[in-house]
Amino acid sequence: MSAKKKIVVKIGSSLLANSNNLTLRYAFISGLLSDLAQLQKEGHNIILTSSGSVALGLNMVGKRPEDAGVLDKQAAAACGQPLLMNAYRQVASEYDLDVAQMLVTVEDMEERRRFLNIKNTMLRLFENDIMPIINENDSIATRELRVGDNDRLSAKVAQMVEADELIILTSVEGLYDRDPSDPDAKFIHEIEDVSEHLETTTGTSALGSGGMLTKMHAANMAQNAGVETIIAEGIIERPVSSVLNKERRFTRCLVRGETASPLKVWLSNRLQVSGTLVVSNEIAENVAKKKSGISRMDIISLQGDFSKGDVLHVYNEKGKEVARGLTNFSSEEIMLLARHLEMPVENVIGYKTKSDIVGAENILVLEENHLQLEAPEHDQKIVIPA
Ligand SMILES: Nc1ncnc2c1ncn2[C@@H]1O[C@H](COP(=O)(O)OP(=O)(O)O)[C@@H](O)[C@H]1O
Ligand SMILES: N[C@@H](CCC(=O)OP(=O)(O)O)C(=O)O
Repeated sequence: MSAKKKIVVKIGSSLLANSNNLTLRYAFISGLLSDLAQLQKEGHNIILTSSGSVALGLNMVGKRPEDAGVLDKQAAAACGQPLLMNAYRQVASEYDLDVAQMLVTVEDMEERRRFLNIKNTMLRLFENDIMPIINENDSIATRELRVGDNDRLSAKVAQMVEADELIILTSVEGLYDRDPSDPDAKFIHEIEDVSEHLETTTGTSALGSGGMLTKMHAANMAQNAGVETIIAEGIIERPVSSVLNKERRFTRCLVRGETASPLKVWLSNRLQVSGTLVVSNEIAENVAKKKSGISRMDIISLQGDFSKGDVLHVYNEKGKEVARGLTNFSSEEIMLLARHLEMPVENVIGYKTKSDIVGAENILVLEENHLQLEAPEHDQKIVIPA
């Protein structure tokens, strides 16, 4: 293993905690960190995305996984996260490995400036040979605004640092063509196009939250970002290097063709809808043919309270998401602009600026391999009078 790689390793709850008494699996952490310390010494840059805070904190809030509600889980995460980090720090010091904690929310990952800030912090940690350990900040994330599983979070991290590998360690050896509890289930060694596997089976282990479905969504996001994903069993001895050296079987999701620019990848891998625009089917087709940006004349309705620079999700009249792009105006400004089509932009908003609502250069046209998001129903919808 000579080439130096950037590797994101994701550890699921099922590996970190014993499902019966919800205590830490020290032997697993020890095997993992010994392996990662060695890889780091060989010059690889490693980021660990670790679940486990909820599972490890449940005893303190007196709940079992099956009867814990959202607030119990948020409280459990606040209790379990320091237990988890304490264990990581203690074990890491035995292997002379420095670790740091970063807790993020989906909003942090989906706001461009914060996303780049997180990236810069991680790169600075790399320069100091410190291994970042990332988790979602579950105790502050609201139900509507959370990733919920660390699979997709780890894919975002892999995309962020332009990783060479995303290695998702879990309780099974990889993806099967059906739930592995079925004795006829066949193992899938290699996947060329992850988007063909997004409808996979949904079963999870006792502590896991997303099962293979969110792992496939993560692999799809990674594939869009030009990152290879490996799904493998979290064994105790050399769980990561045994995969890198191909000493055992796992599922490998290959990198495909050319990768879009970092901005377009960031636009494609979104988990939450911020603002939305509805345009006519004809305009939607033009946008899809990459012929035009979106002007104020094109807007039928808009939803959400957004600012200049936020991401807008563009829908056609049938409710299909066709594109995403960065808006040049806030929602209030767009409403004014669309209601005063006869007035120059400058006169409506009081300063000179670009006239397209979303410029063609800042638009990502959604294709088959991009997961489309449904427009939220609860947001107030503003219809622009014709
Ligand atoms: N098609 C499938 N292939 C592999 N595993 C599957 C499949 N469908 C469901 N599973 C289940 O997914 C579980 C792994 O996911 P999960 O419990 O969420 O783990 P983690 O905590 O590692 O994220 C396994 O228990 C496995 O039985
Ligand atoms: N952020 C949560 C993890 C969410 C979760 O359960 O993820 P996973 O076990 O990877 O399916 C935690 O620390 O418990």
